[in-house]
Amino acid sequence: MTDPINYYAFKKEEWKSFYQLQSIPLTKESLRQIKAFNDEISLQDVRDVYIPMVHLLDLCNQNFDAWQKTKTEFLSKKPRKVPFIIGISGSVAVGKSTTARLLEVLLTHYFPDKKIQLITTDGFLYNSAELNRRHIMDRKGFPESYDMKSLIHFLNEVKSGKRNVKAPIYSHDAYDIIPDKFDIVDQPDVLIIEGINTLQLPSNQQIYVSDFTDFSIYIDAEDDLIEQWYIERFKSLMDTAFQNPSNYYYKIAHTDRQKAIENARNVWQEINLPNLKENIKPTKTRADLIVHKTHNHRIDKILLRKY
Ligand SMILES: Nc1ncnc2c1ncn2[C@@H]1O[C@H](COP(=O)(O)OP(=O)(O)O)[C@@H](O)[C@H]1O
Ligand SMILES: CC(C)(COP(=O)(O)O)[C@@H](O)C(=O)NCCC(=O)O
Repeated sequence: MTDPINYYAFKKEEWKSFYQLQSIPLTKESLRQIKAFNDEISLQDVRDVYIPMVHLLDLCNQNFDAWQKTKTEFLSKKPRKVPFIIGISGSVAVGKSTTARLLEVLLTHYFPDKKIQLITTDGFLYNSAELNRRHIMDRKGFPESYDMKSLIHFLNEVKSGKRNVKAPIYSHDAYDIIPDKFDIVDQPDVLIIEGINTLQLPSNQQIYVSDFTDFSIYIDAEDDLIEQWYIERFKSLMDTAFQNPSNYYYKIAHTDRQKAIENARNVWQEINLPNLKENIKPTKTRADLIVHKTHNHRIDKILLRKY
């Protein structure tokens, strides 16, 4: 596929030449934190791609702060700190949550005075009872499976500077929303919001998630590779999380391993792949930055929106 005309496209080698943070190397502790949540992660990609990205995000944040200040001066209002929101989008299993957590660690490392928080949009999925009531249990992840009104309300409260804003929590263990449990977002300097729908324009909404994000990143890869990562993640979960008797997949993972994998492949083919094609991929060219990954999650190309 040719690159969209409104993006600069860079091979990794070129991208990394734009910024090297040699002066503030990652500490052993930060490297340990990165490896702790994903020991497969390429530290070379962290240095070559993510550190320049973090620098770009900081420049964008400074610009955003200056613009907020100018705006309040024009309006003769008292200046206040407005959270800078980074949206991360892409297919199920493309690596959104890994990227989001990596950015959280790196931003915390390089900007220790800033409060960085992270939430995922899956907390705004309707709970299973409601999905069943609407007969859309097999449409989890599709636009209609999210309570977009609540998500927009949440983002509006965060942007308005409200304290202790609650975000509901989705449990992959229970395959459902956890009742009465919340993440608390409390006046962060930077909020990272990760989810397949952060660039979507649902038809029944006039305000979108993207109206609240100040920088958006789309994680991209070929469909076949993402399917492979989905199945690999499923297999490693079978040896870990699915061993817990309270896990949603406990029974199926304990009857017949091959059947369980077959089942996961069907879920990919019938739910996540169609969602990727119909609803996620078409939002790619709204992102400020597209990160393209190839085998073993290595990044081979970065596209930065020109205008
Ligand atoms: N940069 C990376 N390096 C190595 N493995 C990765 C990387 N990003 C994601 N993965 C692996 O790919 C799978 C999907 O990643 P995940 O972050 O859970 O995706 P998503 O949040 O998009 O569903 C997981 O098994 C994860 O460990
Ligand atoms: C809850 C999700 C929609 C969220 O995806 P994520 O943000 O974790 O990529 C997804 O993990 C999911 O459950 N999809 C439905 C089909 C499946 O079980 O994979």
